[in-house]
Amino acid sequence: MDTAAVEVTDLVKRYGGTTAVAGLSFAAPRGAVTALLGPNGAGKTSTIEICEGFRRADSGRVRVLGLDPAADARALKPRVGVMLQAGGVPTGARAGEWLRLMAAFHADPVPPQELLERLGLLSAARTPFRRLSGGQQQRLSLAAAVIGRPELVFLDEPTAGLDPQARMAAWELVGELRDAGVGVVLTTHHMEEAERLADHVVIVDHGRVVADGSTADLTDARQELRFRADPGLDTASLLRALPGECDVEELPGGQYVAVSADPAGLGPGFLATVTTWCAANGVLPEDLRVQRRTLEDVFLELTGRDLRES
Ligand SMILES: Nc1ncnc2c1ncn2[C@@H]1O[C@H](COP(=O)(O)OP(=O)(O)OP(=O)(O)O)[C@@H](O)[C@H]1O
Repeated sequence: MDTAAVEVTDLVKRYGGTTAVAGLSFAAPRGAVTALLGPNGAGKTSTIEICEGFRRADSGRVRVLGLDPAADARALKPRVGVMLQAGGVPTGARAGEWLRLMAAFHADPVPPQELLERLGLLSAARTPFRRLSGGQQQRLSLAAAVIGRPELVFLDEPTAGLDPQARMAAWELVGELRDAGVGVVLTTHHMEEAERLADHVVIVDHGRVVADGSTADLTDARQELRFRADPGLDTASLLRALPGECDVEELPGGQYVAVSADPAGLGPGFLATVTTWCAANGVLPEDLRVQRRTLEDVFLELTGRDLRES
């Protein structure tokens, strides 16, 4: 039982001339939330659909609960919950009926009524799928993915298009699944969602993994000082002014980041040195702040692009 919930090694998927997944590897532990985070078109859906057994890989190895999702699809079906981006529910099916049907396929399902209530769908229980709002459709697909108490759930963009209240309800449900020992693999391009939900984040760009670890590992759990000014400041001069072992970097768009290797180093003295240097050099530092790095910052540093704009 020590195997990972999902193990993907050197996965490649091509569509004609487009290489959607270009040698991607990661492992998702059991009983934890793993987020595949990346911009639109990064290859997240292709990867997750191969893990779900819906698409064939061109090359590479995929193991889901130790099994091959293509060859062992029948054995995996009762053990794995799947929420597709496109819903996967017949358009005429009523929400409540659909969940009762899904429940009938499983030995010990979550009562449909309980899920309808949890996900705010009680009033829509008799509504056909095609007449549900986009957010209600999303929530119904989420309910269908978890109704069989699976060991592992795949959620493709689970909160895309949800309003803040429904998003919180979905996040709570995912947290409870994890607490109950269920492995969750989800895709998202919301770094806030990955930061809030995931124990383990795999950042994907152009079909490859560019970073992989816990949020704390990836953000280094360390503080940094950031400000905006004209591009081309003399960062070497600022670095010389700073105490101890430090680093100063200019990022695209006139963003500057200063960090100290000393965990206690980014205190009031550090901040005062930066503002004194700015004053002496006629620089007005805009949006000056001391913060922990976010996943957004990590993505920008690794790819030179903004996750929201890519
Ligand atoms: N069936 C298909 N036929 C042709 N190209 C495809 C197909 N599915 C995906 N692609 C292309 O493969 C690349 C990766 O797409 P994929 O959907 O896997 O990425 P993604 O990270 O999930 O993006 P999104 O968040 O937009 O779903 C994109 O360039 C996409 O246009």
